[in-house]
Amino acid sequence: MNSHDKSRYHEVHARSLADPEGFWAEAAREIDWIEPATKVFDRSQGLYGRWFAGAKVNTCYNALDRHVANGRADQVALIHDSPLTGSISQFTYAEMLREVQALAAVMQDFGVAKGDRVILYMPMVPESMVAMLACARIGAVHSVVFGGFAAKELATRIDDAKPKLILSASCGIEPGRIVKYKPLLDEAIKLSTAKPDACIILARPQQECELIEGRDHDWAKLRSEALAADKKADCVAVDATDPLYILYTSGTTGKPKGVVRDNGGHLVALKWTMENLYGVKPGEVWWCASDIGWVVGHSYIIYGPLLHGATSIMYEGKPVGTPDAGAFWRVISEHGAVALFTAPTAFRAIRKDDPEGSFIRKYDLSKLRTLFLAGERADPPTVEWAEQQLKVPVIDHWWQTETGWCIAGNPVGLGLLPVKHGSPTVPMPGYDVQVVDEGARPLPAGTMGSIVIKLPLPPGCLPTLWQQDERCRESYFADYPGFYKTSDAGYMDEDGYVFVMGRTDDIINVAGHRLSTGGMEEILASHPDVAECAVLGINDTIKGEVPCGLIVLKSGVTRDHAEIEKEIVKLVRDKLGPVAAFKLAITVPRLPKTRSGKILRGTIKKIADGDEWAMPATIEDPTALDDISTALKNHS
Ligand SMILES: CCC(=O)SCCNC(=O)CCNC(=O)[C@H](O)C(C)(C)COP(=O)(O)OP(=O)(O)OC[C@H]1O[C@@H](n2cnc3c(N)ncnc32)[C@H](O)[C@@H]1OP(=O)(O)O
Repeated sequence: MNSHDKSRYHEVHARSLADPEGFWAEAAREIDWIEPATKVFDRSQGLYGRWFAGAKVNTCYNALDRHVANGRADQVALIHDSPLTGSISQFTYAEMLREVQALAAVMQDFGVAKGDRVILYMPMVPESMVAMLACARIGAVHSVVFGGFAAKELATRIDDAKPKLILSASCGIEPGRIVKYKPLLDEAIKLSTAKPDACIILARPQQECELIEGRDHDWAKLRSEALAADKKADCVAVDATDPLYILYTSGTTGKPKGVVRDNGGHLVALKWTMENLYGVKPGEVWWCASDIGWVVGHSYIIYGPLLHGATSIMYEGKPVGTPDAGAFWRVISEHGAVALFTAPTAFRAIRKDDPEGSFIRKYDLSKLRTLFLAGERADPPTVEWAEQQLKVPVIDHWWQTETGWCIAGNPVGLGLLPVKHGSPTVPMPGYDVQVVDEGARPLPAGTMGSIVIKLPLPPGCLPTLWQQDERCRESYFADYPGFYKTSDAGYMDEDGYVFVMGRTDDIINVAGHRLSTGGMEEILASHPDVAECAVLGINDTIKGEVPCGLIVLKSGVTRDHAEIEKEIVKLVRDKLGPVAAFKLAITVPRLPKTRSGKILRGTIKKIADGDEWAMPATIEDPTALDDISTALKNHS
């Protein structure tokens, strides 16, 4: 018998597709509902139906209160480990609940009620978890904005979400520099038209900040007053279909998409994954080394582990340089983590600094059972290196901000399937993954095409985009009627393994961060000297891909090219943020185009990556490609 035969996966997946309502109704028994669903799946609601219609629930209750009531009060809920500040702290479930009750009461004093939006522009500190759960407790909708975004990006999100309140901090901490959040927040509020009523600011000891009279309030003062007065907000019952959070993700234009997550489906799906996909038991220590600004952080630093009664590690540090390539192994051994979830880019960085894995052998990793990778395609050399060094299963899994949890993975809890390098393994329950051609016709095994998911999507996936049903329909459901378009391309093999090979749109993946090249082109085009531009992702040994901007200057511009290129790099950092890792702007005399005017991005990318390429038959001016080759060579 091989491991394939021992896994319950095939039976479970088949049952989830044959009887989705029965399958998810059974999974829903793990959740404490205030009122049960009248319909497990109501096809008449929303863009493709809604899960757990009619049910009333509270996400914070399921993450905290019920564990405190059921014997986990003194168990550690959160370990905060920050090599960047040299501190480690812990919160039991009871302590976390007390913090959340108090902050939720403070938010209510500011008039925040069910359905109101609250933006969090926060670093990786315990208060971020407190804030997210406090929103969930009172039915407010949080929207966390990643700290590596610039003021303009924050302003766009403020204008879209129209928050009543913003919670932020004086600073984030990056290796070697303090990122002052407060000036970025002030600038963003200045740029936005939807002004919040108030801001609550966490003053970190590393950075002082000025509070604006009448608008800004000191977090620590509000907290201590609320605790002294024994203020406690109760859990507010919300509909299972009410939004828990909005998380913005790059769209194909500069305007990000506000992915909505509902309460009920999210609870059921995430709770199911902790044991069945990740193989983690309540009470065990789990570590997701992402940022709370990404969906991975929402699902597996905050909600998944707490819904499951596990202990979650929140890490404010990097895989290398804080202080060395042993940082991850120190955290695992010190806190006894049974699983680590991170991005392949982190492992590429560790491998570069410690190719022999000598740091790994300095630590006791005996509790570590599994390494999970996601956020970008896990390249086989990285997976192989991790397997050899750690000697535990290394599981790539594929998901998207929109789905909120794994589309394809290897279900440890159901029984591991054989690993095939380069594949995130098989579709998870509820996901009917298919590969189709442009006419939505299914393609045979082994043939590349568009990866789509037959509707309905399982619980936990996006019901819509924030106040943009039509954009959601057009973006995801219009091109392949009856299916969700992932915008990922790839194939499935004879065994049903999924291979995700690239995007079908302009999104690139830089160190696990999803970015729109179209959005970057809008920034480049705003430079007064730029006539035309193209941004494309080129291969990078650590980050996977990095953006490269090609610019054509307006005729008559005689300024030094290098100076203009520097200005453009700064412009992207100032407008989009450091997270874009945009460091390469190259001036070219013209952009290679087809006779119909389309920029030949694919060919440019091949040249930049040093891959084989052929002259496209439709090219307007073949010499334009020589110009590109020369310009790239001069910059390398
Ligand atoms: C499955 C669905 C999904 O895909 S959800 C997304 C999953 N993705 C992830 O979890 C991201 C994984 N990547 C990482 O955690 C980081 O890239 C790791 C591997 C830790 C490396 O970090 P780092 O060396 O800082 O590189 P980077 O490319 O992330 O950063 C580029 C520049 O941005 C900065 N930055 C980063 N984070 C922040 C932040 N929170 N606040 C302010 N600035 C930030 C970095 O300092 C870096 O700046 P600089 O250019 O070096 O000056």
